[in-house]
Amino acid sequence: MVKIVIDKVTKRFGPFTAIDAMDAVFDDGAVTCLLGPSGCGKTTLMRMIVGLEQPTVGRIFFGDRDMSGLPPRKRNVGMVFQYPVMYQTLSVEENIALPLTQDRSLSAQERDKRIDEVLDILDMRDKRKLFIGDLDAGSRQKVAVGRAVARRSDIVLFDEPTTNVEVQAKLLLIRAFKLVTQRLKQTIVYVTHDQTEAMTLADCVALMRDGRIIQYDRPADLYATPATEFAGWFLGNPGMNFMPARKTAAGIETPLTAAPVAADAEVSGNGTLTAGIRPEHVRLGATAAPGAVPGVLKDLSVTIAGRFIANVRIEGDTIVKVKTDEAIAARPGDTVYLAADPAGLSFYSDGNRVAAAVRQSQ
Ligand SMILES: Nc1ncnc2c1ncn2[C@@H]1O[C@H](COP(=O)(O)OP(=O)(O)OP(=O)(O)O)[C@@H](O)[C@H]1O
Repeated sequence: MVKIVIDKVTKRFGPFTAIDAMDAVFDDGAVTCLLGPSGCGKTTLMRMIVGLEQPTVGRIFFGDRDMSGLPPRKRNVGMVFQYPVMYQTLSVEENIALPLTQDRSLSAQERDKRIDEVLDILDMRDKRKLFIGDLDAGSRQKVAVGRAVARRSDIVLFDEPTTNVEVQAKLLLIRAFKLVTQRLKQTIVYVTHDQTEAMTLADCVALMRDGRIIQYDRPADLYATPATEFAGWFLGNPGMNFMPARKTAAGIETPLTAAPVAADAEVSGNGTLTAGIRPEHVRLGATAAPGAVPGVLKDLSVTIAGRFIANVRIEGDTIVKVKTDEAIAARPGDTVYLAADPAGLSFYSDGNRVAAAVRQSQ
């Protein structure tokens, strides 16, 4: 197992900077998901790790080995693409065996053992003799995963491997993928712009924006304490609510709290902040309750999981999205009441998190 070290790496294409002075360490034996909007540099970073592109500035290390200038074949990195090259006229086992046959140090017995092992983990023993052309897109991607991991390279990179797989097969593929990574303990870097996939698979998520990693955290921590407004907005469906807040002598005032709240850290300056809270940390009621603020229900919709999402207009024309499991006896246009769970309230200054709320001050 080796860790991947990105050491002050910049990648320019002509005048355009795709990766901007990036420093990062992707832990050995862990699954790191590169997550971010289209064009933020995920694929470019991946291509530099595998050696298909060279950094304009900086270096990439595998453990303490400097990879500068080394071509892909000297890096021993497995890779699974969106559209993997599969040989239609070869069987599942022959496709998985291909990279293994190039390794002359492997005996035929060892080769068979490795094929057995991945077919077993991928639950594909019964498909061993089938041709690739006989498989659906999800199963073909499973074979691609098997082929990449069977080499037992220290590092395996995945570039949006589930993009072309339909939803049901995607879930099975992700489950199979999790089993593979847990069993084989390779260092995995996985590119996706699907946050559910990243949250399900990753040990750590590297959230990218404009050629930089803006937060590197465990999925639950990234979701619970986004370090930037961007992270709060990007993660979650719907993302975090934001509204103006103000620091006063009594605490921090927000339109969502009846009284000022205390912050868990010293907030410098004296003035404007932004408060952020996730839709599931706001309680919606049809009647007034202590600590709740009034608003007007704009609309209420039911989501796939049977949860409700409400849009409520509160003071200052702020629209607050609320996620709730409970039905509410109110219609659009009615007055409703919102109560914020202080534990879910964070404060941002210039887009960066500066504190969280601790309690309602009296
Ligand atoms: N060979 C190239 N020449 C010029 N510009 C490039 C090249 N490769 C990538 N770029 C630019 O670099 C930026 C980052 O691209 P990249 O493909 O790494 O983003 P991404 O995060 O993987 O996006 P997506 O999710 O859409 O695949 C984009 O603006 C892209 O147009």
